[in-house]
Amino acid sequence: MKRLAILASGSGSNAEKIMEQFQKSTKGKVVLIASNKSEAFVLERAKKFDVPTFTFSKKEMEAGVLLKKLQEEQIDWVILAGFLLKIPDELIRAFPERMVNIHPALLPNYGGKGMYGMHVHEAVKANGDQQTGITIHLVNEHYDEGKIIFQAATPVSKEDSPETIAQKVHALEHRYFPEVIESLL
Ligand SMILES: Nc1nc2c(c(=O)[nH]1)N[C@@H](CN(C=O)c1ccc(C(=O)N[C@@H](CCC(=O)O)C(=O)O)cc1)CN2
Ligand SMILES: NCC(=O)N[C@@H]1O[C@H](COP(=O)([O-])[O-])[C@@H](O)[C@H]1O
Repeated sequence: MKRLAILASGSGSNAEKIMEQFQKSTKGKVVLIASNKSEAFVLERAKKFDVPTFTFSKKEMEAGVLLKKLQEEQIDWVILAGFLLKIPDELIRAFPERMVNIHPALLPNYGGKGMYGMHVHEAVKANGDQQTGITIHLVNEHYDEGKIIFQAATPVSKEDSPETIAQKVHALEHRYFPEVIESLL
């Protein structure tokens, strides 16, 4: 049974769907939810599933505190689900090909520093794109440049707002991210 840790900085709707998926899985178990924000709602969601939580600061992450915790918990896979800090190289090296991220756009479009959350959907709307989607990828030393594992698209109409685009993207994330993770284990 593989041991999964989820890193998230905010609401955690993806983390919740992943915890639901692995409640009934024989391949993996979510054993830790970790956040750089002590007020993140994802920590409340973890309590519903009796998953232990861990909070840390950017400085602590960069000093190796998060890596030490992941090693202590014998984590096999690290899942980034709305995590908004750059993962340090040392942490990436500790989980070669075992760290996965979800990005709310069709990379390589709309990736890189500053491209997260509503910023992405606002850019898609501003550019008048006729589609958007999700990308699930391995994590490397650069934002959003790791090997792409999965992508799914959804149409965008002129009537869509950044908010309705976000809803469409979230629906894709919730539909596919849990299953793609399980397929990797
Ligand atoms: N080494 C890596 N770390 C992270 C990656 C990655 O691919 N390699 N993915 C991100 C997730 N992400 C997009 O999918 C992403 C998250 C945040 C940012 C960003 O610009 N962050 C801001 C800080 C925001 C904040 O502190 O609230 C910044 O760096 O200035 C870009 C992309 C997770 N980590
Ligand atoms: N570039 C990273 C990024 O923008 N990630 C995005 O943050 C949201 C988190 O939602 P959630 O907290 O409800 O799962 C998700 O849409 C995810 O793709």
